[in-house]
Amino acid sequence: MNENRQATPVFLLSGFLGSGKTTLLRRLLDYCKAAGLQPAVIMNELGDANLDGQLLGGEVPMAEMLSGCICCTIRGDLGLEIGRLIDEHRPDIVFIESTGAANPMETLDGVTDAAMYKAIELRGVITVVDGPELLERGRRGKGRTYKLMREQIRCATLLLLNKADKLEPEQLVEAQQQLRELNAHAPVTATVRCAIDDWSWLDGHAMPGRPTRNRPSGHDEAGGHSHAHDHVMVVTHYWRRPISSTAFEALLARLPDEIYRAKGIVTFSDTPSRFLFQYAYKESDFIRIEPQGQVNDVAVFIGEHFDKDELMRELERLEDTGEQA
Ligand SMILES: Nc1nc2c(ncn2[C@@H]2O[C@H](COP(=O)(O)OP(=O)(O)OP(=O)(O)O)[C@@H](O)[C@H]2O)c(=O)[nH]1
Repeated sequence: MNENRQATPVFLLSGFLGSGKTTLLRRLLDYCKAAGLQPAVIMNELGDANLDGQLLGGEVPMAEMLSGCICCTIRGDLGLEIGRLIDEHRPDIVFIESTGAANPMETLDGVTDAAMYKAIELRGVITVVDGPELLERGRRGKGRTYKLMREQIRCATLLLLNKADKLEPEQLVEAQQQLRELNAHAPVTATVRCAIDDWSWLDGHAMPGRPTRNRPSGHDEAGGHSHAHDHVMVVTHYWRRPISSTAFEALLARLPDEIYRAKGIVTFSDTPSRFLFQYAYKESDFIRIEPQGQVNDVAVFIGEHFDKDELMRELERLEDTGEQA
């Protein structure tokens, strides 16, 4: 039912226009090259010329999603695009550089779609913050741009406070404090041109500032995975067997408020069909499907500060009872 291949790690690069995402991507690709990892990149730009893509040269497999923002117009396609890249190039690691205008929560949602087609694992959201711009916007304190910037900061699992060379020492402290207030969980690293010393977390080591995790690859062959960070969290569970539909509906009905989104594909033990399920803010919805080609049975949960171990236990319990039914 599910592919046995190890889950491909995916990193989302977020940050406002001109903050330094492309600079970061270049460094990430350099690290991969030195470490012998084959990366693949998904980029999108507003407008129809991908200038950043041309800067990266032709060596790295890359999907460009032009003329639109990943998060709104072509969200569904993002999942397919990731799947296609993995099939064609079998990368060790995938980076998604979203346009500076993208709402990262929406992009995250698109990334989770891909988990239905491919064993992937969203490993982190790296937000590049333009230090001077943050202070400037913070001073003005309102507007859609500032709101978007705050959302990009809120959902990060690693924050790069970039353009530190353009900040006075007291400004640096002020910017760090602002980041802390917006996101108390992600480690903050002040950078000049996104230079950080230690990239080893890309290889499956813990993110900077995080305790080392017990699973070296971050992947658990039993079919479950939960994330190392506790702010915005994504739990991906690949089902090992059919489950009871009533028990699953009951589980969705009692999900805590902190889990605001779930979706996936399930096979029920008590109905002879597979279903696509969607859950958002207490409403759930099931659609009978007959997938073409290989599709994984998977459930993805997105939320903030929820008890992922408890959720994993519930999911496993569900599978055990499904077998008896
Ligand atoms: N002074 C200074 N300039 C920087 C730093 N990091 C990046 N830049 C410059 O800022 C500009 C934007 O950097 P990019 O990496 O292209 O930023 P981006 O986020 O990819 O930009 P978009 O593609 O427009 O979203 C470039 O001219 C960089 O050279 C930094 O730490 N300090």
